[in-house]
Amino acid sequence: MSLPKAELHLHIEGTLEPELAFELAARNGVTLPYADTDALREAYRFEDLQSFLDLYYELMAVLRTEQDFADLADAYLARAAAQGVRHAEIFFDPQAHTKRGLEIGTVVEGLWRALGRSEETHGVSTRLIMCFLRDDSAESALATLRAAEPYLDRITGVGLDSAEVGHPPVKFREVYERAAALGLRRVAHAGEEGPPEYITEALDVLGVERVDHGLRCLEDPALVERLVRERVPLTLCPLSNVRLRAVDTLAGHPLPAMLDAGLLCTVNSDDPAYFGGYAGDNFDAVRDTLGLGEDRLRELARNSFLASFLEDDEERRARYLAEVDAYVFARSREEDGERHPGR
Ligand SMILES: Nc1ncnc2[nH]cnc12
Ligand SMILES: [Zn+2]
Repeated sequence: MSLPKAELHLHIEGTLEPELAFELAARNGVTLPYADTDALREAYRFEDLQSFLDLYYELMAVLRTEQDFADLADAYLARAAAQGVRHAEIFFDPQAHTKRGLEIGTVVEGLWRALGRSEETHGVSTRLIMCFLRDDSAESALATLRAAEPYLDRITGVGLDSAEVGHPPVKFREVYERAAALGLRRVAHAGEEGPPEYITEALDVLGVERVDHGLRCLEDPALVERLVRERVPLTLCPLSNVRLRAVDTLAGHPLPAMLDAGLLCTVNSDDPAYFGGYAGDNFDAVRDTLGLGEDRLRELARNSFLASFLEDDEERRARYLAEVDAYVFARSREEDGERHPGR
């Protein structure tokens, strides 16, 4: 769906399509333990978050040079633009690369080659958010923030991702305090597989401005009430939730109930190469399977811009919101593609 939207929950490493993985493997002399792209796609059957993370980290071995990261980001931005993404706030996992011997500068500068000219090449404005791996130590997160200091002109904020259960937000209190002191925005994954208490902790201890996923807030009515009252954005990822079995079926996804409750929901793709769809595909899925009408879809698109870190460019935010308001919904997907060539 080419409805203009911001993507706020997107791991750049999760956009590594099998074809690009094999291309980079060949370029870098890396052998993948899969015969071909079909065999690799066959491995995309996940039991839970951890079974996905195992493959996600394994495939990162093909990313070695600045150009690899630039190619990865360029490929994502082209796909995102084709699905109506006008602004993307992109996560990356520096520790997943530095523990393989890469310099953080290789990752940031490589991504920046694509992001720095994304408005001209793809018509997509961008921000970069550096995530700490919550199943690594707090010390490692602090060292990563220190290593990132020379690149902070390229980095808007910090996030928290990887295996959630057993790694509560409080573990990262100090590094989030430092990030705040450095002027960085703060978000964190919470309530994907972890309990609602992790969402509360992310808000109260880490001072996050958005909650990534936040699905399990529904188990705590007082927390839902608070999230509504404080207008805390949730970056939901419906296709991801199905693939990682956070919900049983897409038809049973609580997004409609969450919108009815007044939560500030956004729809995003998480790791689109692994979960069967980019941002527009997630919008298509919630329209087709959850029966969300045009008003709700427009609300989700508006929310994405309202929840984005565009405070330094309110003029642009207003322009994007006007694009949402002016959008005319196509009658069919085919027509949608035809009416917005290249978007
Ligand atoms: N959905 C997800 N949850 C936690 N960590 C992740 N890293 C990449 N995708 C993730
Ligand atoms: Zn995520």
